[in-house]
Amino acid sequence: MTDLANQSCEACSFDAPKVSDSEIETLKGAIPEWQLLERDGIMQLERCFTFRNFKQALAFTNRVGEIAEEVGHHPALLTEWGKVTVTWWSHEMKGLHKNDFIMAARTDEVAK
Ligand SMILES: C[C@H](O)[C@H](O)[C@H]1CNC2=NC(N)=NC(=O)C2=N1
Repeated sequence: MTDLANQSCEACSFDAPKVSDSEIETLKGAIPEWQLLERDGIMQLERCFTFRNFKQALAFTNRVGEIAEEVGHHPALLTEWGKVTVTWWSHEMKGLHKNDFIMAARTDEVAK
């Protein structure tokens, strides 16, 4: 596991501090394949994973669902034939918390 994937997710409430621009720069280095985007004014992390068929895409979706349930932090998951789009952000604080970067790194581990 990478260092980032190994870090613990902490409780995150609506008033938790968003990650600063310089923190984003550093954390993003550990998950180079993730795209940083803004949707409806909310910063998010997104990556598409490709598979050979729908069954494999669905199995990956379920594994990501399991790691999300383990920590009570949940992504948006779009499962299509041969493709899963995973999007992480912190709903309660309407932005990015360090948890999202940790979970993106763990998602990369699931895909390995
Ligand atoms: C009560 C429950 O813990 C919260 O609603 C959790 C559930 N999963 C969550 N997942 C994400 N990504 N952001 C949240 O703010 C969030 N809140």
